[in-house]
Amino acid sequence: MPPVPLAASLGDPAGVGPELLAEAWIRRETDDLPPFFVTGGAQLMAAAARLRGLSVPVAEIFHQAEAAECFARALPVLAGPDGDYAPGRPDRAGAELALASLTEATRLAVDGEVDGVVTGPIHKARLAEVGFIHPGQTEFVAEACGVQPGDAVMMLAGPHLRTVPLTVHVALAEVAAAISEALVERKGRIVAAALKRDFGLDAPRIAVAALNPHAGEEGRMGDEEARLIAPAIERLRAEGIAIDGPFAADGLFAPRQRETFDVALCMYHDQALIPLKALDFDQGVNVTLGLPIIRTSPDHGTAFSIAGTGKADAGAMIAAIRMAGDCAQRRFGN
Ligand SMILES: NC(=O)C1=CN([C@@H]2O[C@H](COP(=O)(O)OP(=O)(O)OC[C@H]3O[C@@H](n4cnc5c(N)ncnc54)[C@H](O)[C@@H]3O)[C@@H](O)[C@H]2O)C=CC1
Ligand SMILES: NCC(=O)COP(=O)(O)O
Repeated sequence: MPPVPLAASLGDPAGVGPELLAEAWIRRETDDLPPFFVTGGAQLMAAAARLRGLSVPVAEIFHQAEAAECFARALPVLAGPDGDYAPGRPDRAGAELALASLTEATRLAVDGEVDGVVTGPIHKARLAEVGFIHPGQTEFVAEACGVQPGDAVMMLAGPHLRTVPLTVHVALAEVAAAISEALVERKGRIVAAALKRDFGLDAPRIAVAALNPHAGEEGRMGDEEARLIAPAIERLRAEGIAIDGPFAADGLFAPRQRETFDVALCMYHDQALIPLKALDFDQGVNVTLGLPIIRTSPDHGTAFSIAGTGKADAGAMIAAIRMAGDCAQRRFGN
């Protein structure tokens, strides 16, 4: 029985997603990638590969079961909606195609037809224009799985670091009010369980970043650390989770400190994503923890300004495909 492949969504077709999927297929052997297929956009994928100067035979398939068999000789693309390739020129039709591709890839994973889904980068504002009501793909996939949005946890992972933003797509001005003991506890538990189940860490070490400068400087610069974060950490420790903090965030990502934890639980989006992208931009993966399916994505966005120029690095897309395959192997044994 061939391995059940991964479904990959196009992302915004005017962005770098399609060409990076084509590049990933070219590097399938050198980078030891599990089989994957793209949901929709066969003509568009062929055009994206051509413009990047890649010789990629595209095989249109009509059922996901055909993908594993043809992956060695051609990039399988599931028959479905298609469009013109216009890199750097996002439009409504492209956003609709991105949404259709994401919806189909997610459905296949939810129905157990594939091991997991790798989502290409979407543009949130463009997608909102065609009726996408979610803050991001994380919440979209969570809803498709019947999981509460708060129980789908975004983790960014690269060779040097893993980080989890406790609050995600919220304005900075709203972050402090969004932090609660319950939120730290809920996400701490999901992270600990997911790192065991999908990443093979028996006792994952979690470091919690403080919200305020100098971890609040004993209450002189904010009290969220003492009032909310520390009590939640205590309760998680009492459950046997290896969690510590809150640590002043400015020192937490220094090389010596990084050796002391497996994942940093951060208070807000940029606290988690800036160190990850500074260290691991070209290999950074966005993985959703706490779902019944595997979902990964490159950590970067649509990069409209370099789409179609050949400048986009495929490392993060390749890392996302590999991570999805590795997680699937641990979880399902495929
Ligand atoms: N996985 C996803 O679906 C993600 C989607 N986004 C969305 O993407 C859109 C654009 O976001 P931006 O903040 O501009 O981030 P971006 O990641 O698209 O671009 C930031 C910078 O990184 C460069 N860059 C991005 N990917 C690259 C690659 N593979 N190789 C070389 N350089 C690369 C771009 O040229 C730009 O200079 C937004 O709508 C955002 O929400 C952002 C992050 C992840
Ligand atoms: N900054 C990460 C990001 O925007 C990705 O969000 P999502 O679409 O994976 O939820």
